[in-house]
Amino acid sequence: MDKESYGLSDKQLAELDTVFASDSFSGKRVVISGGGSGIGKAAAWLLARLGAKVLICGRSYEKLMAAIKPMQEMGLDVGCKTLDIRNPEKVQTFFDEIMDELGGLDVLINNAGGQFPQPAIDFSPNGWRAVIDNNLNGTWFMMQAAAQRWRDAEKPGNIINIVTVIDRGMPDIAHTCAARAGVIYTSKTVAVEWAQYGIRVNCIAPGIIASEGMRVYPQEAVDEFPRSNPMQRFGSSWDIAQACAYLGGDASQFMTGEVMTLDGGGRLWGELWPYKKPDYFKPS
Ligand SMILES: CCCCCCCCCCC/C=C/C(=O)SCCNC(=O)CCNC(=O)[C@H](O)C(C)(C)COP(=O)(O)OP(=O)(O)OC[C@H]1O[C@@H](n2cnc3c(N)ncnc32)[C@H](O)[C@@H]1OP(=O)(O)O
Ligand SMILES: NC(=O)C1=CN([C@@H]2O[C@H](COP(=O)(O)OP(=O)(O)OC[C@H]3O[C@@H](n4cnc5c(N)ncnc54)[C@H](OP(=O)(O)O)[C@@H]3O)[C@@H](O)[C@H]2O)C=CC1
Repeated sequence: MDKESYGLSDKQLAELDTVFASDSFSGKRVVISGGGSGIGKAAAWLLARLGAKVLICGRSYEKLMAAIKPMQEMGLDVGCKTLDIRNPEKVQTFFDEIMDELGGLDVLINNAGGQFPQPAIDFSPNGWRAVIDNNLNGTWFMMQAAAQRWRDAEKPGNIINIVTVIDRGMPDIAHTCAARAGVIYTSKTVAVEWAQYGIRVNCIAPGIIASEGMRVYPQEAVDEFPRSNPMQRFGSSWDIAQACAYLGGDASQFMTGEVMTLDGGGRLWGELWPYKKPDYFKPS
């Protein structure tokens, strides 16, 4: 299938079934980084459909506006703001503004991120830095800024960090494996430190998801990806959105410091080198 067609349409996002009660997020205020596309957009649709007031952020204003328009036309309570999560000063200003505008915050979904595929031996210092900065530093700036405000206001909070499946590493994305390991172990640590403030912190590790994000990989690689799990298929952004609804809601209230993996069993199965394998993979 052509990778350009990956991702759910607004019509699908407006109509897909969910197991959650239609008012289960009523009164909750949710911020989703990278909500202008893919997994973040699916989570915005789902949580807004469940009654949340949602604010999405990302670097491209046009992308954010295009994402929220159909949601607003459906009467959903969704807004947007531009933000580069790598800029700690801008992140602080963003939280000052949204706390005012939303009247507080209940759930932060740190979904913004990504990487480029390259053999690690060829990473430039700047390429390495860009991926660490985007995925580890950016996510941390967001987590800390939210937690400081929850602590100061003596309000509970809930953080969900979207990472990736890193249990056995993954060839060609070593930089993101390093960054996501940092996010996972920071999350486990602050889940303990911040429990006293009523703040929960969990991660979701998606396997191969048929989102717009797949467009950064070569078509030949994308064709191979379904062979990386025993279900032999992609997951959907909706699967991850529903995991966000579980972790963002009261059903998971005793859960913190965990990583919820949705990868079709990929981490338990087979080899993980999906594309341009070394010669030793060739049958002798
Ligand atoms: C070949 C296929 C192998 C398959 C490997 C397995 C993959 C399985 C993956 C499945 C799991 C994960 C899936 C997903 O995450 S899907 C979501 C994907 N979406 C994205 O990744 C989008 C976000 N990505 C980005 O915005 C950028 O890539 C990034 C943030 C990482 C860089 O942004 P920035 O704006 O800072 O980048 P610059 O252009 O300023 O460049 C900074 C340095 O990085 C170097 N660079 C950038 N792109 C590449 C590239 N494609 N190849 C090599 N190097 C690259 C760039 O040259 C700069 O360094 P220099 O100054 O030294 O040149
Ligand atoms: N699809 C998959 O198979 C998997 C995805 N993931 C992760 O899930 C998350 C969502 O991915 P997906 O929806 O598939 O891909 P997308 O590329 O569609 O989503 C990434 C989003 O992050 C935003 N973003 C990137 N960098 C920044 C930044 N510095 N500041 C603010 N926003 C930023 C992008 O918007 P903009 O460019 O406008 O800023 C974009 O909307 C990512 O972290 C991804 O790595 C993990 C495992 C598997």
